[in-house]
Amino acid sequence: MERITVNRFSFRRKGSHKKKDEAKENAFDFSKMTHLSQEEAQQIDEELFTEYAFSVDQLMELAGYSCAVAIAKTFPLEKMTRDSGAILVCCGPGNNGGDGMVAARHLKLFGYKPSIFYPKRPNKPLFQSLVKQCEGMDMPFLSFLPSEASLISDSYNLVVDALFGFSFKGPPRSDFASVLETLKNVEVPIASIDVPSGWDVEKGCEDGLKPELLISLTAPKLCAKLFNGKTHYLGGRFIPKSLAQKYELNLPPYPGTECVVELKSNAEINGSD
Ligand SMILES: NC(=O)C1=CN([C@@H]2O[C@H](COP(=O)(O)OP(=O)(O)OC[C@H]3O[C@@H](n4cnc5c(N)ncnc54)[C@H](O)[C@@H]3O)[C@@H](O)[C@H]2O)[C@H](O)CC1
Ligand SMILES: [K+]
Repeated sequence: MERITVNRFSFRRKGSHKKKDEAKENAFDFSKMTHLSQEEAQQIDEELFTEYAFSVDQLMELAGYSCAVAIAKTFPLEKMTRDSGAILVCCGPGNNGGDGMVAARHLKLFGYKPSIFYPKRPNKPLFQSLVKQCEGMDMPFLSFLPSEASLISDSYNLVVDALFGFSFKGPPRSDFASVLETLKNVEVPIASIDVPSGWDVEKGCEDGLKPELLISLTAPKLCAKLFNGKTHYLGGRFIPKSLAQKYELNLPPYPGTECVVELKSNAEINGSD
């Protein structure tokens, strides 16, 4: 820490913290960053709930909040042209969908205008409460997703993809296959939470969604090596040091008190940019 001494008193020089964080980030070797397999992601998740006694809603709040922050940094409200910041948040049946509703709630507080598509709702108090919170904050829930992608592109500035995360397996089953097909054709940017939905968590999907923003939670999954969108953030700043050490997580430091850190693009990492 850079210090200056005046008489007997020592002060931290203004801005030295920031410089130190930037230096640490710049020193990070992104080519050696951890990418988790599906099993590792699920094990870490499980350990957080058992060994560390976190509750799902605690981590979901932090995960969803970091997604909202990454979205707001990447797609500033003042640059949105359609219907004063209208965005569509598509939520799936698992915890990824829960992250989506938390993100929608924070985005609403940031001044955006989220609408939510949530076709398959688990019968659990956590998800029922999330729905109630969003309804109570005047966020409309769509009863169906327009099958014409152009209707979505005309009405919203951005689609938040919170359909599936690290537990997605196999080809999308019928009810979600058509949703993913529609989203593939939208012309506005897509921001994917944790994993681009429909992608194999490890192998990706060549003809799948092509999000412009990916927010990896805890650590990027193996499929993130194939992400070619413009912006990649890491969020979900809740991993205890001992757990990070156990799984040998090699991740860039979060700057200061930030809840997200921007990651280098694969093109930059591989030197093709
Ligand atoms: N530790 C963390 O990083 C945390 C991350 N969080 C978020 O939680 C998701 C993972 O949540 P999980 O409930 O385990 O699974 P998903 O949301 O990915 O989806 C499960 C859901 O999907 C159905 N499903 C699976 N495969 C298919 C398919 N081929 N077709 C149709 N449906 C499918 C399955 O039946 C389930 O209903 C993680 O990615 C983060 O976003 C937590 O919020 C906090 C901790
Ligand atoms: K997703």
